[in-house]
Amino acid sequence: MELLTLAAGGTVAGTLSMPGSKSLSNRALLLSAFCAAPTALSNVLDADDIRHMRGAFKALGVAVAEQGESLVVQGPWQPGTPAEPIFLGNAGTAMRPLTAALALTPGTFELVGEPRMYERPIGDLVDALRQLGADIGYLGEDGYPPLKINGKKLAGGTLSVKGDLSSQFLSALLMAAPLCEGDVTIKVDGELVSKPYVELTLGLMAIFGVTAERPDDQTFVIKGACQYQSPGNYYVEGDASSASYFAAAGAIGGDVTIKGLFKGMLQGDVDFVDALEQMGAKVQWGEHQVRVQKGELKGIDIDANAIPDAAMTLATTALFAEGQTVIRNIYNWRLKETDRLHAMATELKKVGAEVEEGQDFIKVSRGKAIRYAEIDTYNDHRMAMCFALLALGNSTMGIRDPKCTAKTFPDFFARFAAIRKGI
Ligand SMILES: O=C(O)C1=C[C@@H](OP(=O)(O)O)[C@@H](O)[C@H](O)C1
Ligand SMILES: C=C(OP(=O)(O)O)C(=O)O
Repeated sequence: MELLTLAAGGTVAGTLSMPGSKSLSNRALLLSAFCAAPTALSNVLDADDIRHMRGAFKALGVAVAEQGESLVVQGPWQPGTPAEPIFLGNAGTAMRPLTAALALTPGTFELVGEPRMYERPIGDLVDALRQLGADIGYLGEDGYPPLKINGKKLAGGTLSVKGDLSSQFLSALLMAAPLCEGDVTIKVDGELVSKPYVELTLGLMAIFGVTAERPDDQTFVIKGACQYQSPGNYYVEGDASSASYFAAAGAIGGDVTIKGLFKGMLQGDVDFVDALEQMGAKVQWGEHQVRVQKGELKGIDIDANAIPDAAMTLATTALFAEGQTVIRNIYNWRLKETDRLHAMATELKKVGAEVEEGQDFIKVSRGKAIRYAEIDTYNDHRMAMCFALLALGNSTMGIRDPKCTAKTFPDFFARFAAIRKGI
């Protein structure tokens, strides 16, 4: 297995913008495909998760043309039945929305993926779609992909969905609901996690002309008459979760400005910067950028349910802080690219940190000093990226399988190297 050795120390300085948001790229591709008129998407992320959505489009016969820096998606949504199963890797933002969309589209579809995808639950989404009359079968273990979908036009109606494992189920239902002939009323059964991703979904749907009514906190109504309308052009915001590594690098070791990261953007992970500020980083917001500078960092106690991806970055930033950092309400870290709570705890211990792994929390203190380790990354892009930060301390750091960042950030290590000075 490839091992990347990162030199120790130095400072960080630079101004950079992020590649397009993964969450918005995959949603914008899908919503564009639902529109009758073409949509030119710019700053679309070029990474594995998006390649899987584009691969699905190819298999389904949805036309995407590269025009200069833009991708032009041509609806209307009339996919053909693909000859082969559709391979979606480990992309939750492809698997969950396509399950809902294809269940409401005439045709026969098989959705398959990497082995880890078959351990990531989808039963709550399938149960919700079945309430509308969808015909979805499990090809492996009940509740998990791979799936066989006998898609058909459905009338709509009222359904309930559980959102305590992943918000992607509700997002998938919201985006696909306009494919039904009549009104769709979605009731969230119990707790909803990762809430800002649902706001992101609704925000993007509104840009594509569909507004959900929200009679109460747990209910969403999509009128059957609502049709997606192409905005013509749409620019994908820079990825706020990817920005977390660079913002943290600024907080730990210098001075970093991230263009395109601003309060009020669609992505909730922008709030990660507030957590860094709470830890002691110096933060200055500009109109469309943020500057993060080194401060005397101290541990914080944070409920990170709203920022599950960027919160991983806090766990490694904690090793540069005085005192303990507690990250709470993150049970669903266990259901993502790997069991992230266990992986994080295991690897932090290898570098000498004091760690307590709870069922839904992690407590981290730096211990005596950060020491060299070969970090296992568990085919999880975020494990590789947040452990890269540890090289900003006094010890070199080994990152195994660094190319796993291809899921969302193929050139992460080159971009990270470019802001490091004096090493
Ligand atoms: O809807 C989305 O784009 C996402 C929602 C989150 O997942 P959960 O809702 O499963 O926490 C997040 O971790 C994932 O990277 C992207
Ligand atoms: C959880 C993640 O991915 P997915 O979209 O596959 O859920 C992630 O990118 O951290």
